[in-house]
Amino acid sequence: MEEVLKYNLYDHGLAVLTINRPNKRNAISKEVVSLFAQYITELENNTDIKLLVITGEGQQAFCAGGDLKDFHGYLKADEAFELLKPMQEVLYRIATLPFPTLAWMNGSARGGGLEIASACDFRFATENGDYGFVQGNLGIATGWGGGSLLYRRIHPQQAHYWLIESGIKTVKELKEAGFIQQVIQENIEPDAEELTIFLSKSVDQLRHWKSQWLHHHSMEKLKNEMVEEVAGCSKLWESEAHIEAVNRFFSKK
Ligand SMILES: CC[C@@H](C(=O)O)C(=O)SCCNC(=O)CCNC(=O)[C@H](O)C(C)(C)COP(=O)(O)OP(=O)(O)OC[C@H]1O[C@@H](n2cnc3c(N)ncnc32)[C@H](O)[C@@H]1OP(=O)(O)O
Repeated sequence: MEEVLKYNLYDHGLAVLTINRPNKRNAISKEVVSLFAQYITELENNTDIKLLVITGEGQQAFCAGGDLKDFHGYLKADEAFELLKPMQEVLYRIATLPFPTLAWMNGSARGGGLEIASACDFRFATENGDYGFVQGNLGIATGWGGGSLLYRRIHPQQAHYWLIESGIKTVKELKEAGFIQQVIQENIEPDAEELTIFLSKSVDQLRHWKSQWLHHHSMEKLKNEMVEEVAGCSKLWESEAHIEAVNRFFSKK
């Protein structure tokens, strides 16, 4: 049986992580979180990597966020914190990898799916998808530290608005906000040919630019902000509004 997170290393220093739960719109289960942590350790120790791409299997979704079945339950704030923290750590480690990272958004994304995208340095997205930080409609807020990352990816004023608005965006809106760098066509794979902008540069060049980028974003401060964000979301987790919203999602069919 194929793993729920596939890890592939290609020539030219390209590494690809593919979330492989297309029937659940690539929602992040606890098993996916644990594999992310394991593969990131391998990536951190590989000095030949030039670029990490994170994508989703299939064409329907990049990632539907946290698996609302696997992650849910009538949890108290401290239990919710323990549940959310491991993925926050994964996102911080992705954001601080010593080489560039790219979210190849092969379809729609919601909630934590956009937090994963925000952890990457760059985002490419397909025209056919739609995208939303919808946590606000679920009685919670970003639970993996993705809000703090979003503030570093687009204009902070816009980030603040997007998080409260909790709306669904088109690829055009993402591009206008500067959240994505390129619109990609459906069915195109993130291979070496598509990624020559990055892979034509040397390992040393790419790692130099990444180090400059990390310096600019003061990552120690980011870490504390992300942990506070998880704690804030954990408090909201036990609210009636959240429990009702999750039940609504699963009873809508
Ligand atoms: C927990 C962390 C928190 C955070 O920190 O941010 C979050 O991420 S909260 C989760 C936020 N995500 C959502 O609210 C998205 C919920 N999903 C959707 O809105 C839609 O599924 C979609 C992504 C817009 C795709 O719509 P569509 O193509 O019509 O698919 P279906 O809705 O029919 O779903 C197919 C299948 O997948 C299951 N599914 C989808 N999303 C999730 C999810 N987040 N968790 C668990 N399961 C999910 C859905 O239940 C269907 O399953 P089956 O009924 O078994 O076919």
